[in-house]
Amino acid sequence: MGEFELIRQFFAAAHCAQAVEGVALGIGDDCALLELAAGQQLAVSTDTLVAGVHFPAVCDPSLLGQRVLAVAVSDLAAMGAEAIGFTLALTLPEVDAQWLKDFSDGLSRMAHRCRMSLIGGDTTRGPLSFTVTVFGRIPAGQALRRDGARPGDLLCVGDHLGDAAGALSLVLGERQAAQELARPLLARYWAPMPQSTLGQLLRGHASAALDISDGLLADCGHIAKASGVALEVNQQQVPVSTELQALLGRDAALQAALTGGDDYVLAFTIAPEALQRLVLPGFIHVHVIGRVLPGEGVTLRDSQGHDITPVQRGYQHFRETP
Ligand SMILES: Nc1ncnc2c1ncn2[C@@H]1O[C@H](COP(=O)(O)OP(=O)(O)O)[C@@H](O)[C@H]1O
Ligand SMILES: Cc1ncc(C[n+]2csc(CCOP(=O)(O)OP(=O)(O)O)c2C)c(N)n1
Ligand SMILES: [Mg+2]
Repeated sequence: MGEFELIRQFFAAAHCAQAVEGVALGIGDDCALLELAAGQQLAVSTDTLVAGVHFPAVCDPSLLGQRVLAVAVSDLAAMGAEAIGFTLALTLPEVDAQWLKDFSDGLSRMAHRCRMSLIGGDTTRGPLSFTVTVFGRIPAGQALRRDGARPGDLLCVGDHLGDAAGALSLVLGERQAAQELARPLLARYWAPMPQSTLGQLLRGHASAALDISDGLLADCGHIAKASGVALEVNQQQVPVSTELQALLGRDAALQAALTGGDDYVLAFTIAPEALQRLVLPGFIHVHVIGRVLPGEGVTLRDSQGHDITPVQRGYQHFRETP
């Protein structure tokens, strides 16, 4: 099978390539064309996933299809954008029709859940990797940026943390667990659900937001830096699932939640009154884990208020070894 038959069969003709609202022209021409209404801004983000770095080289292709798209859509959620479409640049070592069919099915499943459409891409031969670029719409001026946190705001997260980092040892076969424990944790690694509804509800209320990919403490550092403030995280308020605690024990579960990454959960800052306006009517369910202070950097505190900030705060490509 050649390059163009591969594109047609597994991508252009796939369920995920059906046009959705906002796509004027999809796969097939030199560019796709997107439609934006007056008063909307286009949100764009790109993510590369490399075999052996972001996912194991040997894995279930349909799960991989889900994950590749979900982690990219999470960036749209973090800005409060509504998803429109995505491109997929695919590098494959060889053509395996069954593998591609399963990958495309997983991709289509996640595209359907995220209500977005595959609008183009590129296909090349080489070591297995994927680059997904996502496009979304936001009412002009309402994007949730990283630079608006103010002293007095609360720091919140949209779900419990650390499950995917805990699942990694199961994914890599370094640890075994009973089905009922493994299943929910593995789901958080293979199919993280972008918190798009939460992101859109936070527009006009949250002062800053991002999605946690590298680790809570590392990513909070981006808000602190962009906003010119300090963030304080209270360890005992950081939510961890019962499954993660059963797998790793409380201490290692907390470490996974604080620095493990791969969460694709929103972290945001918000004034206390603005949070009450969303929480009291039941519009959102979130966890308050800390607060914004004057100063700089991220500090982790134990229940006595001691500074227990770890040196290693999250994942970094090209980290310099001491
Ligand atoms: N090679 C690059 N060229 C230009 N911009 C880049 C490059 N790599 C990353 N960026 C930008 O740097 C910022 C931080 O990147 P990153 O940490 O990957 O964001 P995220 O965690 O949201 O995916 C983003 O605005 C991203 O678009
Ligand atoms: C097989 C495997 N090993 C390790 C990890 C852990 N891991 C790899 S990259 C990464 C951080 C997120 O990736 P990055 O490319 O920094 O995403 P971005 O912040 O740009 O969205 C993590 C936690 C993984 N997901 N899979
Ligand atoms: Mg990146």
